[in-house]
Amino acid sequence: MNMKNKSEKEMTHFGFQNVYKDKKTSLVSNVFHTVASQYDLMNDLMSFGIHRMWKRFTIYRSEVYVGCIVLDLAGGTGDLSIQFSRLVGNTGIVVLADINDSMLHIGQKKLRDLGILNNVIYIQADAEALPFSENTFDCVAVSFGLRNFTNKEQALFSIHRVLKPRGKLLILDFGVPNFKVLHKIYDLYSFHILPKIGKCITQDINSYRYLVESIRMHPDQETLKNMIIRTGFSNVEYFNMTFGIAVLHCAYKC
Ligand SMILES: C[S@@+](CC[C@H](N)C(=O)[O-])C[C@H]1O[C@@H](n2cnc3c(N)ncnc32)[C@H](O)[C@@H]1O
Repeated sequence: MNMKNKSEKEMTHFGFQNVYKDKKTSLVSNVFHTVASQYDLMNDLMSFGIHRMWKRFTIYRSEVYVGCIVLDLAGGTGDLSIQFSRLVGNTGIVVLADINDSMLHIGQKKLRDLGILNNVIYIQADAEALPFSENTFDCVAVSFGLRNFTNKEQALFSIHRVLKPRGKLLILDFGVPNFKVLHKIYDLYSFHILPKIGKCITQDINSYRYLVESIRMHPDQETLKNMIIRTGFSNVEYFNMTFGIAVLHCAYKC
């Protein structure tokens, strides 16, 4: 292999920048350390609260019931874990896992303040090398996490390993919107207004620039569906929400 090919193989994208694969995880970590304390507020502001509806739909499709064991992967401040903890009840368990301890601490405090004490455990873990035995979870959900992973396929293989046979995968993330007319307004909002809102609230424009760019670099609905199939899942389907701005992919371990 010549040097050029070798270094191309070692590169990935961080937003619109090309970076070495072994640097991306720490760059993403820095983003979430920076935004953690204002993450929930910013989610509501940037999406006008609509992310709550997208997450509610994700929970609705989860088929999680009392006694289930659920992994909220890249769970951050725990929005999905709150809902899952209610569904699984006292006999089930929710594992809120995230690579970033700042996000995990905010999530843990939020859930404890809500009185959720008994059925959620918190684990710092990398989605690409999950520290759980195979066939552990009835459901694994990744909400707005996948596009931040360095190697998405590796993470999907890792999820496949820890899911029980017939266990359910849920991936909620941004998609490619199916409106043409509103595209310019969406671009204007994403690239010009949204980073400025980020700057006003957090004094940090770069993290929000990365978040917008990472959305544009994320695979479209069909490409992600094929990636999920390639990593061993079956019955893959997806649901566009808000004109495809957000997408929920659902699948099962065979
Ligand atoms: C946009 S936040 C989503 C948080 C939450 N799931 C939600 O929907 O609000 C993305 C999360 O992915 C986490 N993350 C990024 N790379 C990760 C990895 N390799 N493994 C686990 N978590 C990761 C970040 O630390 C961050 O908390």
